[in-house]
Amino acid sequence: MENACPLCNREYTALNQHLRVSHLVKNIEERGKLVLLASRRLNIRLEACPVQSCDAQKGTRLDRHFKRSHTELSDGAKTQMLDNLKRRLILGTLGPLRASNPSVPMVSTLDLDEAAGLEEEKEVEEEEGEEGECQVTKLKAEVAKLKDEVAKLKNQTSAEDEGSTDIPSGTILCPPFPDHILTLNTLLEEYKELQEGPHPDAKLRNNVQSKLHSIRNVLGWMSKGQSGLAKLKFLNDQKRLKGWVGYLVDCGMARTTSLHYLKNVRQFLVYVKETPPKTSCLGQKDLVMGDRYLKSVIKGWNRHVVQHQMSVKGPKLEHLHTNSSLWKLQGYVAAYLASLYGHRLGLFINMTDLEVSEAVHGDKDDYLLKMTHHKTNEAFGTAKMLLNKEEYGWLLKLIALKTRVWSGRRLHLRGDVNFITLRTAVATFARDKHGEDSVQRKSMARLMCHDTAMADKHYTMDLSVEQARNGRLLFEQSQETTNSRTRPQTERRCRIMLSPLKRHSPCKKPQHQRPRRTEDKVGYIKSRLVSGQRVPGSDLTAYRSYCVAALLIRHKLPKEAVVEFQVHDWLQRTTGTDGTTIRLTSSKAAGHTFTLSQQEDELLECYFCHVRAEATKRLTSEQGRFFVDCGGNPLTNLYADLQRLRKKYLPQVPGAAVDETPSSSETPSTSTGPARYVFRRPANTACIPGKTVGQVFGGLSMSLCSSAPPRKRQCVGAGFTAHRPLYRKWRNVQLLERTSYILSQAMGRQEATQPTEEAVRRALTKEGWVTNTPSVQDVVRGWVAPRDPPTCSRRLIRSISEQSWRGLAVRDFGGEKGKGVVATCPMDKGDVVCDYHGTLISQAEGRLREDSIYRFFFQEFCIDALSRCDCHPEVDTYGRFLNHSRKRPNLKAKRFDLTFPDGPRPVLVFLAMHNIKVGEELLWDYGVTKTSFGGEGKDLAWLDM
Ligand SMILES: C[S@@+](CC[C@H](N)C(=O)[O-])C[C@H]1O[C@@H](n2cnc3c(N)ncnc32)[C@H](O)[C@@H]1O
Repeated sequence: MENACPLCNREYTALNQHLRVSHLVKNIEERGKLVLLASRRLNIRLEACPVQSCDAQKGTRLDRHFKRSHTELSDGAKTQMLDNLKRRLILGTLGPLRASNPSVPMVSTLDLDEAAGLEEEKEVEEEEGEEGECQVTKLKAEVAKLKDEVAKLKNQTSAEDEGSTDIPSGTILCPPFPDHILTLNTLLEEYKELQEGPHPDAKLRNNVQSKLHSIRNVLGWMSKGQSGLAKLKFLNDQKRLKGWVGYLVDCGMARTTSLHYLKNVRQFLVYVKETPPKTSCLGQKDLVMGDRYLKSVIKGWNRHVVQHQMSVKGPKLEHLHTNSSLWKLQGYVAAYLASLYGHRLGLFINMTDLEVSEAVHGDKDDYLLKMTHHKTNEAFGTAKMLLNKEEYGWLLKLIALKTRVWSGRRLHLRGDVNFITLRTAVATFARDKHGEDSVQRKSMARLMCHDTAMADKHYTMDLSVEQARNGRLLFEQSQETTNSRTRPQTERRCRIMLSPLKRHSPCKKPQHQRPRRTEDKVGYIKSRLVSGQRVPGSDLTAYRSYCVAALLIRHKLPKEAVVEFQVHDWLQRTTGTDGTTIRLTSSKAAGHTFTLSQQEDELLECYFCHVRAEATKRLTSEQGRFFVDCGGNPLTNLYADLQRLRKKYLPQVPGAAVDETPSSSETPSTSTGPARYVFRRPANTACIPGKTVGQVFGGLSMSLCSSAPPRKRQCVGAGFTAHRPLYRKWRNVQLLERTSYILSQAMGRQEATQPTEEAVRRALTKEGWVTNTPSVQDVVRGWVAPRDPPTCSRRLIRSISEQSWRGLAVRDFGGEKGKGVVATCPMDKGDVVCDYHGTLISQAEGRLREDSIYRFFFQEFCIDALSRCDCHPEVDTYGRFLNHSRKRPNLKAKRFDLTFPDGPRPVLVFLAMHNIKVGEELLWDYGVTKTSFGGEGKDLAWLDM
């Protein structure tokens, strides 16, 4: 053994340290000799030949002499003899050292032991007489070999004492754990404490010992021949780690045990990574590769282990039905049957074995079960269920197992699904499929006893097998097109419970290898949105991108048409038998018509009510466009949107890609959406979690107004991976900064008055910016009148002046009602919705304009909105389109006296009376009744509605 400790025979790279720490050899000279003894690096060239019969004298280059002269000896024997010679010589120097009585006492007694050994040998020699020298040498070699083996065995025993008991036979031992390294010992001790927790029982202690054993093994393996072990750098050696995994395989260790080893080691590596000791020089990234490697090996081996378990446990499981598995089986069978017929829980509780065994066997190999004991109808007759052969078989098997293991009647359904939900689900599916008042629906309600008023009739009817079969058919039809998962899942579970082997089906691909389709992902996002759960921003964007892609690719709309798609067009869609038809009306997209399937309609409706509504909640510049970005601005760059979608959802066929131009090759294969993509985790895009762009810029310490955009190197340094996105963000922020800076320069000290265009232009020229410069108009528009007098509301004034009301769209209801206004984003009670905009005239003047139905009288004033106002000649203001409701108004008008730049004037503002949902029509009470309207007695019915 190379570098094996001469005292304990274990191998150490830092032997000197080991001798000092473990064997307390404090005498430096002694330690030096022991290290020399281990390394055998002693010059023996000039020594006499150790072969007794040889007459070669000292000084004859022993090495050459040995090579040339002693051909009778094998190479092994020669090495052994030279080793022994070295050993004898070194031990010979220990005697004089001991005799000198050193101030630091000696610890080792090797020289004394050796002397005693020689005595014994002499005696043996004397006894044996004249046996040949070679024989003696051979025996010596044998003795040394045996000693080595004993040391090895000792090593093994001590390791076993410390650690696991499950080392498989035939295991090749790992190099010993370097227990002289204090850091490693402390680390393991800490890890042990953590694993054991505050109150470890004997079993846990045993388990932890087992874990530590595998960790010690791997540490021994990894640290072999390395120096500076306290720095833990040796843990970063991937090659060795792989070697260790290979070693586990080579030494014939069972896969399950090896897997156990790997998991323990991986857990430990994660622990070291997260809480490295002080002396550690490992970086955070250093262990990642090793961890990944182990993870992949574990994943690969898991499959084998499952197969192994299948082969071993599968046959056993067939007969091994525990109490809990029976509870579950009964639960699943009952849930399955309930999802078929929607019967009440009580029916399943009271169902008896006799009823099952007495089921009527139909001519189509089905079985009609008649249940007598249930809540409502004991007096009237039995409830029915028609089961096919397999389903009936489950019940029989359940009875057979039940009698063996367990007897009881209660069911075991866990989680959210209960009988009420199942029953409701069945009833709802039936209603959706067959229609509210259809004959089928009523017949099903009878069968499932959904309406107790019908129950009496139903039970007295005493259905035949044929009638029950027809009934069941209706149930199954009602569930065909639904996306309910309840029944198939319970059905699957019933099968799984009855055939344990299927539970570990090896052909099933692991989760990470199964492709996730975009449809699944989008469906998932949709379900979360509809149920009001939180959805991350990136998912909202992906959802929008998917909708855009649906129109671009599936409906082959040109880009401009999608960009110009208006909320108004969406609200005006018509629904027919072949789907929902949308006609685009905006100038660039006029003439485009497309028809959406029901699913697509739902997809876009969900986008409109949730994604768009959320985005437009904050900003007001949506311009009535249907597709807006997450900031509420009209979506213009569809290419970027598709790029984003492409990034997130790779094409399923390698090499294929989504192009912004629709092409026939990208036509989707299903009718549910656009081309199929596989979901992929987004790459590290240009954003730093938890940091705003401003914070990042702060990190780059730049003066935004005057500085150039950050260079790519700086972006990367700040944590961004891509250059362009940061560049764009940077420029947007800079533009805002510049706008407000120029505004402040142009206004000077007169904050109360709007700066003139001339002043803004001067300030801009002074700065001399070449690119990313705000326009004069933008700067002027950025000015907001200060709050003086205090009744002024800056925002309100701005909204009225610019008519920039958010979340509103005009919809044509047709007929007498004509146009109206609907909410396109949710509004809260008290929100300002819009103003009644028009020409402010006096009450008297208003009365003269009798031909106008757009007059709003309040106090001494009247606002006439018959024609477009002078201040907004190009805008159809919302207020004038608001319709009337006396019974269900959701807006109320309120007068405000505001000070506009051109002077004070009263305005009428509509406030939300309660929370308003997306798509709801906005109505206010005109304050007139059927008889009072206009005093003309027109008898208008809608006035009282
Ligand atoms: C201020 S305008 C409202 C906008 C109008 N719907 C349009 O298309 O221009 C008032 C007129 O709308 C119609 N209107 C308002 N509320 C209505 C309602 N609930 N049902 C039917 N028509 C209504 C009446 O013709 C009324 O004279």
